[in-house]
Amino acid sequence: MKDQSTKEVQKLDPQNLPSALSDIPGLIAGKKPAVFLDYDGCLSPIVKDPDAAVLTQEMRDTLQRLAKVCSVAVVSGRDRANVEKLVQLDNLYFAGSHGFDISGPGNMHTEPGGAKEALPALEEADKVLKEKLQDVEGAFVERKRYAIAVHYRNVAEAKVDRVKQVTEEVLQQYPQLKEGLGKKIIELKPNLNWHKGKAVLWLMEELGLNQPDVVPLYIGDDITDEDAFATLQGQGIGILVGEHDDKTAAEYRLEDVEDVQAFLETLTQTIKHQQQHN
Ligand SMILES: O=P(O)(O)OC[C@H]1O[C@H](O[C@H]2O[C@H](CO)[C@@H](O)[C@H](O)[C@H]2O)[C@H](O)[C@@H](O)[C@@H]1O
Repeated sequence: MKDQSTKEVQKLDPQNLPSALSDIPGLIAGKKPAVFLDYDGCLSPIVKDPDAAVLTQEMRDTLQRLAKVCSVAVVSGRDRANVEKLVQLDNLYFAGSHGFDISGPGNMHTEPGGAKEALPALEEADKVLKEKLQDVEGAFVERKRYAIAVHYRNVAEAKVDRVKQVTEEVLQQYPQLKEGLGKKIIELKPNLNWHKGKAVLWLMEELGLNQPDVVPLYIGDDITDEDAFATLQGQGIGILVGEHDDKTAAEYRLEDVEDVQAFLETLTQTIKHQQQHN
């Protein structure tokens, strides 16, 4: 699977996308899927406190069943160790910090994307942000290995601009870092050409999934998932969960986390059926 970063990406209004639930066998067209999943807003609903976004046992069981019939990876903006702990399944692959930190079965652990040099800047920026935002009620600075999320979901409307301004000022001080946007967060990420889409391509290559009979499928809900949708356009299947503030490069949609679970369950059955009839 090629990196087609120069290709023209088509973006649509999420409301105009067909449901991914309507014809799952038709969607995968006899191929074996490799499934890439975002965490927040996809496997677990968006909640006020990031620590409260726990995976239900039902969703864990669904993922476990799926991972028995195809490769499954969680590709998250969260810290890799944090999302591993939330999911608690050792037969899945995990890409944390938006793909800069990857682990998987058999003690696989690697940090593609070359972000190590950004660590001192992340270290400093984290301290400065925590110091400057300590008096803003509800603001939360979440350090991940290769990113910092400044959360303002629980900040009073009148104070949100201050959080954004402080974050922008800190970002200006560190050319090693760049801005990323998400649901009620501003992120500071290594200023490198690496993202969730590149992590998906990396995993496809590493896992030997670049085969004509394998179709990559990416499900996510946020702006950072757009990199993966854009990367897979024309080569795989992008599925947007709910919507965010912009148009999307995904080709299908699911309404919410419940729909994601229903989709994954039917997908597992479809793959099993295919395997029995091949
Ligand atoms: O790529 P993801 O796995 O979706 O991670 C994106 C960010 O998710 C978390 O923040 C989001 O979810 C929180 C819990 O529902 C919510 O409170 C917050 O407003 C959302 O932005 C996580 O805390 C971030 O580190 C991730 O980057």
